[in-house]
Amino acid sequence: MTYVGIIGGSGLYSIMETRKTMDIDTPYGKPSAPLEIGEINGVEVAFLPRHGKKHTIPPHMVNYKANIFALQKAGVQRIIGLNAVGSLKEEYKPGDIVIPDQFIDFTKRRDLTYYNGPDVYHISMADPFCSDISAKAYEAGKKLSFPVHKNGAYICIEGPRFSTRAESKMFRNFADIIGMTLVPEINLAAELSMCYGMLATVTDYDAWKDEAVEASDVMQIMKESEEKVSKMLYNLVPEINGQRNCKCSLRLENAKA
Ligand SMILES: CSC[C@H]1O[C@H](OP(=O)(O)O)[C@H](O)[C@@H]1O
Ligand SMILES: Nc1ncnc2[nH]cnc12
Repeated sequence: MTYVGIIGGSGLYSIMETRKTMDIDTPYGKPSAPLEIGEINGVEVAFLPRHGKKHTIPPHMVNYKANIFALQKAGVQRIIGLNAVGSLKEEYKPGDIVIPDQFIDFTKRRDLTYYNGPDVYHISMADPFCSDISAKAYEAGKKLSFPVHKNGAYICIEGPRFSTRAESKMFRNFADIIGMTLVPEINLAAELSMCYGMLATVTDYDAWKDEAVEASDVMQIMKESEEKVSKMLYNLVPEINGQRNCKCSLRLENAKA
């Protein structure tokens, strides 16, 4: 059985009616929660809330290795990550959806690879996101007339604290949006030749603009955006079901040293 996998972030702990749950164990431990299996617009989906069902797992403590491994073990080949992000650019406004195409890793102490030897792999991450999921996610948003941005660089910080104003101003030179969870989620998916695409909801202007971001504001905006994300998923999920035509399944070819 293959499912489309959806990883829910802050404020998104369930997205559909659950038909059954799958309690999966992995060589890396347990995922953040049992997988919830259900249907979105006629397609089988496996859902996993990365912070746990009750948001008890902070970004630096998420067992990303177990989460991605569990999804693959369940038969998932394509992952849609749902994320709350701060904006580093005036034109990416709170409530907007961004489909990022690049990332910068500013994390410091995460367990970020399945390959610790003796098999040594260096995967190419020049184009980290699945081009197919991203293109279709953008189309899904456009069709609904949502404020959706086609591209953007996501800078991933270690957290759990938010950035200082100086950090935020520096990050503005390199990235468009900021969060704490994309890395190593995306790296690990790539190492297992899985597709990864993201629907990022802008919740705030981080610290560079004027107000300082607060977690409660992020949660509030995510609550208000839930319907938008659900409608996008309803249109997107059937579009990415079936045979993969992207390059993600080839990630490990030529990657072995
Ligand atoms: C609750 S504010 C900070 C929190 O929100 C984002 O979560 P996610 O990426 O899982 O949607 C950010 O990365 C932090 O974990
Ligand atoms: N400003 C911000 N910084 C880091 N993670 C976030 N998630 C939502 N807003 C954020």
